[in-house]
Amino acid sequence: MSNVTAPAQTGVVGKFSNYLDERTSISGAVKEFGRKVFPDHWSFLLGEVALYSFVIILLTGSFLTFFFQASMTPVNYEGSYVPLKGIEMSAAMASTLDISFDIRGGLLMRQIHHWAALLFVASIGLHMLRVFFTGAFRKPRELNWSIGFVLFVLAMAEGFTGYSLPDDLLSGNGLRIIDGMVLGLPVVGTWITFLLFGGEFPGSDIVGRLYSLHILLLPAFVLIFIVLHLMFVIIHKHTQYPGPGKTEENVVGFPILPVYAAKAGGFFFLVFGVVALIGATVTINPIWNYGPYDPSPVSAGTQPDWYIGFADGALRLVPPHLETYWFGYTWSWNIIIPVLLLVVFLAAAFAYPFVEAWVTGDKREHHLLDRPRNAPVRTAIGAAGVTFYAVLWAAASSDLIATHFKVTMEGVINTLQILLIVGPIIAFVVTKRIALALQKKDREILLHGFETGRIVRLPGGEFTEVHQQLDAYDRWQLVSYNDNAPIMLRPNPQGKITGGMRMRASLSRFFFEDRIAPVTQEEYKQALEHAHH
Ligand code: HEM
Ligand code: HEM
Repeated sequence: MSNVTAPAQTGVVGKFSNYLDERTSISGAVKEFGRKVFPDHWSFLLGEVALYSFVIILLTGSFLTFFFQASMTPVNYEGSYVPLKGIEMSAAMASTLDISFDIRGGLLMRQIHHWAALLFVASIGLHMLRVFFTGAFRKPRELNWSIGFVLFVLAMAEGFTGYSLPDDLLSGNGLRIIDGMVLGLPVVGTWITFLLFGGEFPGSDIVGRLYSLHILLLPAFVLIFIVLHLMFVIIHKHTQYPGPGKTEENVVGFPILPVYAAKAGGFFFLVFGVVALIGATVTINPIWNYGPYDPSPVSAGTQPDWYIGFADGALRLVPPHLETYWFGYTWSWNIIIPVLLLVVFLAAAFAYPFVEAWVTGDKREHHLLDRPRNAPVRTAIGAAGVTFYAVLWAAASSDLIATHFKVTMEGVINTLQILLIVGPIIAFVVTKRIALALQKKDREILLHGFETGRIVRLPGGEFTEVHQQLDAYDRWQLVSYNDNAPIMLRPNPQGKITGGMRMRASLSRFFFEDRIAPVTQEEYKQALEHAHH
């Protein structure tokens, strides 16, 4: 520790910072943190959008808690929305109507809260895709992928519990589906829903319980995990796209203080402004049009919020009446299969970084991102996953697709069932081919330059097109990537080849058999010599 005091600062800000520093020694940490460099790329804004929408959600959500009543006690609505006057509904719904019509600024807060929630999950989803397609999850960031993944699941849980709070028709329909799904779980299902709903659906407890989850437990976990997530971003340093001067060992960008902090601060207000504008002008969840929950209509044309669509779609695509009666219990495969499908899909996304690390056997640290084309199989797997998700998502609107386009419901469902299996396969094959073709193109450009369209006649009479070589700046991006080749199956020190080793070798072949080898120094030199002749 040093006893030398910093030169006394004048001015209010200076004096205040001296006061703070003398009592906390915080200046060292601020200096250290402020010098951190953050690279610049639009796709790195997605994580920031997620962060800022969470702040907006916290602010508006706190406002809503002042007025919302998490109670299912029946009341007769007496607020100022005339068409519902005198109608029986829960205190939760009545208070949400009050927030919308009788509390100053209430509707705006509700709408901003809801729009920010949609943006929150959307930005997380896109952020996750950015991290996936660029290979940012590779060592040392696998753990941060796992933390992020927990955030993704927590965000969906937050959204679902929030959506259920107003206790209107849409809330009830959503909860009814959850009730049905839990009931369909063998052996334990009935007991779990009784526990959850405090008796038979809908009971009188669920809104209160969801409320504790929504405003206390889940946000606390989200907050803890976001802090952990960002700590890891700082510890690992941010990745960067390949480009001039960028290597696995450095980070090229702006220091956090003052440049990045100013940019990020400005960006927060931009995000807040856009969400506030949408919240102020575009209606969302007008519960007064739906009324209180009523189980009688066959289809209310209701839709969950977008991020729950894939789960709803999975339920719709499974053939109905798939049931067996075993050991005195009904096994509802039409529920168990979609639930398993979703669990496996999410588990696969969670585990992907670890599987890829095992297949490649790559123990190096990676701070340079992959261009998606340079990892064709990963990119293709991502495209297959996105297609699978998209088909499930479309299935959540199967009834609306049928009524909108005047086609039969069975036709829509059957088409989507086929697409769910065939779509990802086609997406995989096509994406992999495109990625390999792009790699070939890069190779060609690197070795032979661009075609200029300028034809010259050589002294011998021969016509030839002049090619323009890349400058060093552009070349950097094309050559700076790591390549993987299939691993060879070699006996272990005991002289054995185990089943695990075989599986790893065949997965490695699946990943890297079709590959365009990067241009070697030798090839490049030859190409240059050739060009000079
Ligand atoms: C509440 C949700 C989340 C927030 C607020 C958040 C925020 C951030 C921020 C601000 C960054 C740095 C800037 C950037 O690269 O965009 C970042 C990086 C990262 N995030 Fe997230 N994130 C969230 C969810 C996720 C999810 C769902 C995943 C993956 C499953 C994930 C994985 C990562 C990884 C691996 C990095 C490091 C990327 C790199 O250095 O290139 N995050 N996150
Ligand atoms: C990531 C976190 C969150 C998400 C995704 C989320 C999402 C939602 C959604 C979609 C609704 C239904 C809104 C509507 O009526 O149209 C809702 C309601 C509500 N949320 Fe949140 N929320 C989150 C965090 C919070 C937090 C932290 C609080 C409190 C501090 C909060 C307080 C409330 C309250 C009181 C309601 C009921 C009032 C109403 O429905 O208008 N929320 N939330």
